[in-house]
Amino acid sequence: MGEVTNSQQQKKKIVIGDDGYVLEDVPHLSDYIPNLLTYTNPLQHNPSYSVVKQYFVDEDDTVAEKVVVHKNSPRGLHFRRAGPCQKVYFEPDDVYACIVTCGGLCPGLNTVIREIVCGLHYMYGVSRVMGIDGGYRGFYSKNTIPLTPKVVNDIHKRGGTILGTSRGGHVTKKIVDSIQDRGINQVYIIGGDGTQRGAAVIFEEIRRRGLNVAVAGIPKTIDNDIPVIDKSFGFDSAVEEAQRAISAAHVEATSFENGIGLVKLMGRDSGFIAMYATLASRDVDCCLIPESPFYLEGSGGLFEYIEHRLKDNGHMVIVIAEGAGQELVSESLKSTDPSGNKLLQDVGLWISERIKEHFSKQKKMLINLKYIDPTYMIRAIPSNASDNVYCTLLAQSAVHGAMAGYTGFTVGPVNNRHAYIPFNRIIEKQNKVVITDRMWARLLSSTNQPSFLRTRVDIIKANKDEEPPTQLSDDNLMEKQVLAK
Ligand SMILES: Nc1ncnc2c1ncn2[C@@H]1O[C@H](COP(=O)(O)OP(=O)(O)O)[C@@H](O)[C@H]1O
Ligand SMILES: O=P(O)(O)OC[C@H]1O[C@](O)(COP(=O)(O)O)[C@@H](O)[C@@H]1O
Ligand SMILES: [Mg+2]
Repeated sequence: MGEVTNSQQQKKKIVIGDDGYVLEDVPHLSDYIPNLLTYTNPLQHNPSYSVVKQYFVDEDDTVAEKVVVHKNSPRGLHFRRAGPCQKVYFEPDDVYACIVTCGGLCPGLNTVIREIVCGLHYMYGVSRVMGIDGGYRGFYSKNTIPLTPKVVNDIHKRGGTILGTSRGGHVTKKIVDSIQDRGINQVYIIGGDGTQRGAAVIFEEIRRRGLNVAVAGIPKTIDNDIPVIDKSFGFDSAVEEAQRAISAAHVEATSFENGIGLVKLMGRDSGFIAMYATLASRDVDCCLIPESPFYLEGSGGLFEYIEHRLKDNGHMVIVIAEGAGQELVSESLKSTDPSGNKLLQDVGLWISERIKEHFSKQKKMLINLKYIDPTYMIRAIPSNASDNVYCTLLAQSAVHGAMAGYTGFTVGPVNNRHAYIPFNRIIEKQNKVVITDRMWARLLSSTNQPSFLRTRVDIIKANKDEEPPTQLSDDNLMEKQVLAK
């Protein structure tokens, strides 16, 4: 096993195997604390689990980052498989765990909280668990919230987070002082990309102080903008709830002459909710996302497409992600929220005004535009059934990892298998819709909207931060599609 150091001086645990096999492992408490005692996992004596064949994960089990391979491909990058281990590094009576939720709301937060508390209690016999009130700043500025299976029993039926959340307020020293002073030895941190960045810094400080404290991140983001993992919890629920707004927009649009229903959905930098909600609905004629720049005037522009669509079909539905077209609504780009995220202008309102202005100036066509902004209503719902199951697995994987002494990790499914992923992997980039991938091509062919990309140079520019172009763009299919319009 070798340790390499990247530019940020974060230590990576890289294990090299045969035929190009690479494991990017997560830190373990024993990496920096010698002679730690180990104990038999209490699950071995749990009647529900003890009969399960191969219940414990093998120390050598890893999950491949990529499952589409060629005959001669190297075996590639792997992550440690999540799950219960034979040995644990904490006596249940010694565990004092805390849970914190940070950043924006997301369906499923309460389910994750519930399942961490119940997982610790029922699987490992841990009874001391408490909640941090109101995000990172709650570590040093608020009282804690005692959490028992009874307290959390029904919380998964409610939206939001019973612990409260916030942006900003990450003062590493004060947070780690509070962890140390209170004698906390397991920290569960639920939040998005910003939160995981904060968790990475907390872990580094804990390691620097040599504390016997496991730090586990559970990725939360309604925008689905966290890389590596298959998708984030709450995303499915959000896409489902968005259907109600799109259906309403469709009803409005079809009920008036030249009706346009316009729906704004969340997605600051990544347009996944808009893309999946559009694909699911089939009522949408145009989907605008941050990754795909668009323009309004002239040939191939949005106004021209709206005119065609209204002439052909009498109505249309447009879905726009909140981060789309921000370069057109430019004044907003300078300000940020307390976490440092850029503050957005209401692009839905802006584009509604531009469309109305255009058609009233043109005097060719009288339009009826209805703008629906369901964003906070979507974010506030409880998670749906499939997200509830997903949240349960995430919480249990996090608990198993911390009990086994792993630390400095985020848990999440990679190709459908839960894995422990080092923080650096999660925070080094954002997950975005790649508009030269097949999924965006599927969307374009389902809506028939213009791609707004005129040349190959536009395509390359729009994807400058992304993976190299796929087969689809190599074959110039995208250009053919654009030219065919
Ligand atoms: N680079 C960073 N270092 C430390 N803490 C951070 C960093 N970025 C964000 N945070 C903290 O993480 C928390 C949540 O971040 P935010 O961006 O608001 O939401 P999310 O985690 O959902 O992306 C905030 O309390 C913020 O101060
Ligand atoms: O009004 P708020 O609370 O800042 O939330 C708005 C933002 O929160 C999000 O829903 C998700 O943001 P995070 O997951 O990064 O917290 C964005 O889509 C949106 O821009
Ligand atoms: Mg974020």
